[in-house]
Amino acid sequence: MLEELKKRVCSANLLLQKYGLVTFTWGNVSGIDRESGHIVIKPSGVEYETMKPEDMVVVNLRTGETVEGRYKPSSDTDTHLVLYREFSHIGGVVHTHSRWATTFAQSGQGIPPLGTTHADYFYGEIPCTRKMTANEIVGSYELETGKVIAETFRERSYDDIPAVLVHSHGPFAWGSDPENAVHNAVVLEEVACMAWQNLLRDSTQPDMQAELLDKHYLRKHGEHAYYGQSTPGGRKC
Ligand SMILES: O=C(CO)[C@@H](O)[C@@H](O)COP(=O)(O)O
Repeated sequence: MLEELKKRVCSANLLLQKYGLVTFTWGNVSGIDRESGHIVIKPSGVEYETMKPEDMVVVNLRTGETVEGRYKPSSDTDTHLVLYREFSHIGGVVHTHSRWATTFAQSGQGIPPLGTTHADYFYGEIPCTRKMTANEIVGSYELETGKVIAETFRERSYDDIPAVLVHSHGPFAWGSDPENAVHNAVVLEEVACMAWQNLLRDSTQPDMQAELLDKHYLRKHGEHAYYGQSTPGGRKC
């Protein structure tokens, strides 16, 4: 089932290697077929070099049960599932341990908007989640990770900022489909690398001008609601 989506998800996982976002198997991409209520995700621990579309695993969005696949689904499947349930119109999710974004995640700080590269994709700071409680960690860590990401976006638009840093863990990114999610994950890693160098040189460096952030983001994405708080350019909605 979902053979076409399996091909796209497999290709998207291989792009993680192509763009240098993963070491060993430290990353996973999924896609969703909302009509059937299933996601397709990378198998856990399978080497990218040997990965094939038929290795992808089909999981029921509502129950989390594997409905097709000879391998176990990614160990992060529960996090992907929560994001698809909470963010109703995303079509793809990526998780990696890409070096610079993970450096920010381990420091517990978000990635500030410092330039137009950032502004072309993310309408403001890419947030870092709060630390999870001991109970959340000891429980179903992956499920709780999804919940704490959703909590982090209660007052932000997941459309306008399609990525997050999970405290002490690493980045998740999403998009309209698996390919778009990988694109956002690649840009996330680029802006994380540049921002870390900027902040190393000057930890007090201010954010980029709101006008420039507005101009670049809105030119590319049009008017997006920015839920619940003033936008970087001061728009209320
Ligand atoms: O973060 C972790 C493990 O700590 C996982 O995301 C990473 O190893 C990838 O695991 P999977 O091969 O997708 O199960």
